[in-house]
Amino acid sequence: MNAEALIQTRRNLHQIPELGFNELKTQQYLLKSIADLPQENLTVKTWKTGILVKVNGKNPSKTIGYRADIDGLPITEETDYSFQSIHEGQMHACGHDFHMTIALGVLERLARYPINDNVVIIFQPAEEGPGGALPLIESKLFQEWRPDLIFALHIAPELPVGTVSSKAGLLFANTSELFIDFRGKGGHAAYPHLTKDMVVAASSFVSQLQQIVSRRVDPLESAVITIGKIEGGFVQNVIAERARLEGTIRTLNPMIIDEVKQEIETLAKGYEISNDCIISIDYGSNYYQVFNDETYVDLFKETVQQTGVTWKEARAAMTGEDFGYMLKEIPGFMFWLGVDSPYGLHHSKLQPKEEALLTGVNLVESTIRNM
Ligand SMILES: CC(=O)N[C@@H](CCC[C@H](N)C(=O)O)C(=O)O
Repeated sequence: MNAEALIQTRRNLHQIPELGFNELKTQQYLLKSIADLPQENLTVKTWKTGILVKVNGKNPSKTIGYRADIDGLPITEETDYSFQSIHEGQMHACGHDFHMTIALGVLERLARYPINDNVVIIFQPAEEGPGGALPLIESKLFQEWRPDLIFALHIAPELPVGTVSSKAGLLFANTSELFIDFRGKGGHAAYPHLTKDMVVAASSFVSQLQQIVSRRVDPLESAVITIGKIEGGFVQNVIAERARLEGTIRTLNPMIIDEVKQEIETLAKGYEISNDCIISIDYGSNYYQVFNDETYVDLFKETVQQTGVTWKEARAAMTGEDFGYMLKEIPGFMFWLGVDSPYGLHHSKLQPKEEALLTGVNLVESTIRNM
């Protein structure tokens, strides 16, 4: 695919974002694009809403894995694109349209000019949640085609096009989703003393959560608790009998995330007594940290230099990625690809620069050929 074809593919995928394990149109689009490639060296298999494509090597001694995630987010798009999402309330606001397009571009080149080793290109569903990597690793198909090394990229809105960034060791955090439900006695807005107001309980709980970070976690460690959504009650003059908080916990140390959860549970027990209510906590999906293999990062750095791309040493980030589970099992790495957007990841106006698509394809292809 030339630059124009990559851009068109990205725009087509951008229009059809779908949430985790519902990526049916996306899967059909990808399967159709893969079917249009020369098939002699390819074996294509689906796994749930994802796809794995094996490019059979000419004289294989190992299998190289490359993973792209394919799901969108429940965000209403606010870009001024002419090719906005046609799925109300859903958007590729984390760059997975870029990730898929780059993987397709690389696949096309490998299908035409295979390398000696086998390459498995993985189109993985549900990265944003509930997590596709872990069940995929456990699948028979993945075990059969299990790569000996694996890598992936993530777009970086804050980096210019032509720049990549990564580091050996810890790159992304340990994460856990967080859902907290409050149930108490509601009633008339004019008689608060006869009720247990769950909006008041939940909103003060949000502030107390921040004190877990500032007062309970060792200051030499790091933790983030973000509540991204609050809901409760149903009308302005009724005291709410229920409220719900939805958020996420992030830590750089896998042990600290368990400590934070313990502190949240202790806090909830106290709140149940003081607010005469029932609190239930659900941790949803949990992702293991992204930990890069030093040898492969060094090899990648060499390729970056050879291809004229600018290298920037990364700092660890509090972002999460279920690709961490793949790196727990298989050595490899993840890197950031500069796409220069004024709005960041998970923003309704994210507008990555499309020139980065070709940079991504060239770099990933060269990396695979150098491994
Ligand atoms: C790269 C990125 O933005 N990943 C997501 C992963 C979300 C995991 C899960 N749904 C959670 O919120 O804990 C991120 O938000 O970092």
